[in-house]
Amino acid sequence: MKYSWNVACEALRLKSPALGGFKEAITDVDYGGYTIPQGWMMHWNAHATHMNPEYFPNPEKFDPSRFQGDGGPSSYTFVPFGGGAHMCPGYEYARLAICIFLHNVVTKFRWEKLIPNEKILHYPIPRPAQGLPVLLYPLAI
Ligand code: HEM
Repeated sequence: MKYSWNVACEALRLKSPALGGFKEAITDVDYGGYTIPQGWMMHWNAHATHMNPEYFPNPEKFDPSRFQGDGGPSSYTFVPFGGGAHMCPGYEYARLAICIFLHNVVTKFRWEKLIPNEKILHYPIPRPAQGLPVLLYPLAI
């Protein structure tokens, strides 16, 4: 299950369902040589963080091993569920649902994409252009 979750994390890194969000500065914030005044709205962007080669070398590459071992990515560099006080409270539930789904699809079926090179559209949330039709063949138990 651990490796399955690493695979899911790498998918969430490359195609985060949530693009980021808005946060209001509750006090003046100094960041990167700029001062963001109190009351300003800021947008944090998960994709930009996930594609930063400083945190994820060769960021375009699908590589679940990034999440292996004790360390994994540094704090606040892997943020598909946000971070801090308002981090997604559905995180553990989502993790469970994703792992159970993956486990069943992989262990109980052989499957085939009907549209091999289906495009991913961004509206702005990424999703398969034609809904990712697949053929499932139950495996003999
Ligand atoms: C793959 C699945 C999911 C992803 C990628 C996701 C992502 C996010 C993100 C990025 C945020 C904003 C965090 C921030 O502002 O720092 C958020 C907030 C939130 N999510 Fe999720 N989420 C997922 C599933 C769920 C589920 C299953 C639930 C509920 C059962 C849920 C409930 C919420 C709620 C209530 C908030 C607002 C938290 C707050 O503002 O304090 N999410 N989620």
